[in-house]
Amino acid sequence: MTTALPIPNIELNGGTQIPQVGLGVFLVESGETERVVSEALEVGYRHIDTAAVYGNEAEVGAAIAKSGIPRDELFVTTKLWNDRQTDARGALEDSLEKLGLDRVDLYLVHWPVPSQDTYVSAWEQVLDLREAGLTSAAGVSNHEVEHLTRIIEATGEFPAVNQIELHPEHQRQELTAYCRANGIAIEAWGPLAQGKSDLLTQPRLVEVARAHGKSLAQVVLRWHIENGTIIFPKTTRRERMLENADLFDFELTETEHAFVTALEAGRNYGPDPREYGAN
Ligand SMILES: NC(=O)C1=CN([C@@H]2O[C@H](COP(=O)(O)OP(=O)(O)OC[C@H]3O[C@@H](n4cnc5c(N)ncnc54)[C@H](OP(=O)(O)O)[C@@H]3O)[C@@H](O)[C@H]2O)C=CC1
Ligand SMILES: O=C(O)C(=O)[C@@H](O)[C@H](O)C(=O)CO
Repeated sequence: MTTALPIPNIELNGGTQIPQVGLGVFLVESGETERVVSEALEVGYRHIDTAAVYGNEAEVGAAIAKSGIPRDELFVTTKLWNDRQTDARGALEDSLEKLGLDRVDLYLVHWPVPSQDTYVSAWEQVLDLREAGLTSAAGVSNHEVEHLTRIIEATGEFPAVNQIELHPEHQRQELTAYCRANGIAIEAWGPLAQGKSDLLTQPRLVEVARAHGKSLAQVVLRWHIENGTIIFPKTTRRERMLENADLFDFELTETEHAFVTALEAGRNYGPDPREYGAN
């Protein structure tokens, strides 16, 4: 068995500990995911973020089974897809079977899909699944303040996390402030803007990266870490797995951190959660 990378944990509001850096496997193809997750576990990752809709839970599970890493040293997140919001137990049982696990560490309602108007019930069911021990922590993804307010008012229960599109070009000030004020940990999806922007060629970041002997991606990921955000950048390349976790031996100066913050552009690359899933 391999040694875990030196990645700090963050404590979620129910007491569950989550490694602040993990590996995301969205768009890692069938036939490649097992190799990618095996390599990530081999180099020392212990946190994997997948979802039923990614179609690769079985390969994630195969990699976990072959790794020999004790279950309590791993952190596995999966997500309830939109078309199963009225059958969360069945959906999680299907995911667990594919993953080869008897519980996940974190289960998320993937999108609110307001047009379906079943996300409050989905949240209630995910809370029941936590009570039943099928997930250690319960959270949501892509929930705006209006969706969070509604599920919290309905149940009195705060999600452990909200997983949202978040990167220097899209910083979501109002939403992140709401989450922080309510003890909801923030997970950034697309922490590198999904490789769709010119973020990693920004001249100002080139200077910052050079000053620390780090890559531009590391500067952006370090900025997330300093904001207290949980990240799981996706990569299929072993050298980038190491690069993306090698964030804890340097600090951005206040000015450098502010350079990254100044890249806010109100630019999202994913769908609008108020609309996504609408027919
Ligand atoms: N809840 C939700 O709705 C969503 C959740 N997610 C989750 O978040 C995870 C991360 O987000 P994701 O959308 O994958 O986008 P990321 O911001 O993680 O970007 C991934 C892209 O960046 C490239 N990349 C990775 N590391 C580096 C590096 N060091 N230098 C340069 N390029 C790099 C990858 O290429 P390569 O593979 O070639 O290295 C890939 O093209 C997902 O995998 C998934 O788990 C994602 C989207 C939506
Ligand atoms: O990756 C995810 O977790 C997502 O929910 C989205 O990327 C979504 O599935 C999508 O593909 C939007 O275009």
